[in-house]
Amino acid sequence: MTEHIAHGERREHSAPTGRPENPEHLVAPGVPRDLRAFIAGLPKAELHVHHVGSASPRIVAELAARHPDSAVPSDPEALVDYFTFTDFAHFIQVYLSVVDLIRTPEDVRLLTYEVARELARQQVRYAELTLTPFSSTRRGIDERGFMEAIEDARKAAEAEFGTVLRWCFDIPGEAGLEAAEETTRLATDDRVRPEGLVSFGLGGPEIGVPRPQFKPYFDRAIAAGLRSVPHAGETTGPETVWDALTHLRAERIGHGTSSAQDPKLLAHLAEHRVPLEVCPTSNIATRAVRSLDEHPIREFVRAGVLVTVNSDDPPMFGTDLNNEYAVAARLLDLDERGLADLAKNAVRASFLDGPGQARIADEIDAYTMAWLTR
Ligand SMILES: Nc1ncnc2c1ncn2[C@@H]1O[C@H](CCC(=O)c2cccc(C(=O)O)c2)[C@@H](O)[C@H]1O
Ligand SMILES: [Zn+2]
Repeated sequence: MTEHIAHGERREHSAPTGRPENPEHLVAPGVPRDLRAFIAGLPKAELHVHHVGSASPRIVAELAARHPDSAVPSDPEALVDYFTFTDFAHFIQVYLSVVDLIRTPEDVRLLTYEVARELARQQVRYAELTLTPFSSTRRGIDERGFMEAIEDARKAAEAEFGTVLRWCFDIPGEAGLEAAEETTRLATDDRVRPEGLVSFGLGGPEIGVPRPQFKPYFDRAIAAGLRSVPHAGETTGPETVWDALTHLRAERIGHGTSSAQDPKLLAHLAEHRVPLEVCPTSNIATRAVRSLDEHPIREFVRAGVLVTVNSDDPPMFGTDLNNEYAVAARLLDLDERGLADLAKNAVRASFLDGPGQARIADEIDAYTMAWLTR
């Protein structure tokens, strides 16, 4: 895996190398049905999941049918092939074709509400959802309409499903400093920024998109009270993670996969309690990591890093958060208590306040105790 990530530059733009592991095969084999049932009912927090990347096949198909000029198939079965990626660059290309389907504030509201419903089904009590408002405003969605749509869905989801949503606005780094400026404005202008916004991120390809150039934008976002959560070390080496820590003052790292190549970095993350938002299946689906068995999650845990498990773009990767917990159970050899600790890591790493964190942690403990003494 180390070597694989070290050659991220080639991977990100590599020629198609054939069909990747079928998503069917990504479902953690060998995880007992009973443990899966435990995971399904376990109260959880999701810290790294993208708004558009969470659109279910049904929603994508519905939007594609509404917009027949799009290349996105409107048949949910054809979507499985469409969501099979040859490399990271291909993934981003497909991702943007789905972004193109979201054209009105009503599309935004529907998507957000349906994402919350799916999170609630998986017993997610709290989620920080990453949105890329620049991608919507540049496609002509009115900024106020966008903010009203997400806030309306957030409030409805909390009232109807009991799932608390908070927002992370991310800069699509490859779209350049214009995107950085617009994202920062939308995140810091009191007249437009939504009430549920808690953090500021940076996503998209890493190659050719050095992190330090975004420092002034992160400085402004942090000064406005937002927390820093850039992607780093997903498709490039550990120096990108150092850059995110040093220049962007990252409080958590999105992915951070290549940190495993640098023992000093692992020690730093552990000592300073900087959590990693690990998304195992995503890393296989985008071909950032060759196979689940080569995923460095074990090395992170061994080094004492606070590991959280997340789903990134679940329907696009043929997974969901419950499946990511099953994958983690297999890779880390976790039982119910281990899974409960993993769920509590996410609560601890979240931007919920103390009482909010304590409420979910207590619920996790009560659920686990009831399960083990049933
Ligand atoms: N695994 C992931 N790792 C990283 N990012 C991920 C991942 N999953 C989803 N994303 C999302 O992809 C977006 C990328 C968008 C982008 O690059 C771009 C470039 C040029 C123009 C435009 C446009 O909108 O016109 C957009 C990111 O902002 C992020 O939110
Ligand atoms: Zn991501």
